[in-house]
Amino acid sequence: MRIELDAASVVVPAGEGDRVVLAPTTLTLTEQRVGVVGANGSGKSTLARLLNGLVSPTAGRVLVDGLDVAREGGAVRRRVGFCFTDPSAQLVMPTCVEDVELSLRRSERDPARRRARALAVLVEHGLADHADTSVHALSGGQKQLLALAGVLATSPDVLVADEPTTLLDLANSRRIGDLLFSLPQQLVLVTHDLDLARRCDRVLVVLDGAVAYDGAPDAAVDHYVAAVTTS
Ligand SMILES: Nc1ncnc2c1ncn2[C@@H]1O[C@H](COP(=O)(O)OP(=O)(O)OP(=O)(O)O)[C@@H](O)[C@H]1O
Repeated sequence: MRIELDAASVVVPAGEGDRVVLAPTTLTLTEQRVGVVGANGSGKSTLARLLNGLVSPTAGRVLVDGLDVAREGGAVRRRVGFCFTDPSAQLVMPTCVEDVELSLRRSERDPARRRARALAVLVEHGLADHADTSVHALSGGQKQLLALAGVLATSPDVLVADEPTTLLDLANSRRIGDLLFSLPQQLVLVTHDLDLARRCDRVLVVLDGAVAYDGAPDAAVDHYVAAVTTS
């Protein structure tokens, strides 16, 4: 999948003037795994959200497989799944199986077949015993797994994951990380975990609302560490 930002910028009203959250950014992402690292508040989530239309560019364009995200948001969102840092933002149904069924509502109209597919998704992700469990009763790691399972059930071509391991302990963080890197889908991964970033094919370093470095993972991480150390 080809993701293109063409002078895409995000500016928000702030007090008496405007605030540039993301300076005009031009890049093309075709690698299977793209990491995005950077300081808190630097604009990483904004960049990630541009990719499936959760945020619209103030100027410029974002294209996914040639589709303009601003004009063809629905078609883009069918190709680009988004996973939030906090899975609670995405788990909206009472039980786990119902939550996955919600993800499948468009692709499987028949309720019995939808239930069967949702149960299969839970089995695939090691959540079979939790089909009827309240989503609120899950651990943090299980919630993140369920949120990811729900997005993946829609078979997106691209998964954008915004700090999916940030709220997790070491074991769950490794589990989710391994799952992400085992996916056949193209992955855009916003992360503070520099080990995960190093596993990507290409890494963008976002600093102060702009892509400050774009290149091979080790060099990008070194650039980020040096920038933080000297600031
Ligand atoms: N709609 C908005 N209105 C006002 N400010 C915004 C808006 N969207 C983002 N910002 C601000 O822009 C900056 C960048 O936000 P963003 O969430 O993209 O950062 P981030 O790099 O993902 O940070 P973190 O690592 O803390 O999640 C932040 O200071 C944020 O408060």
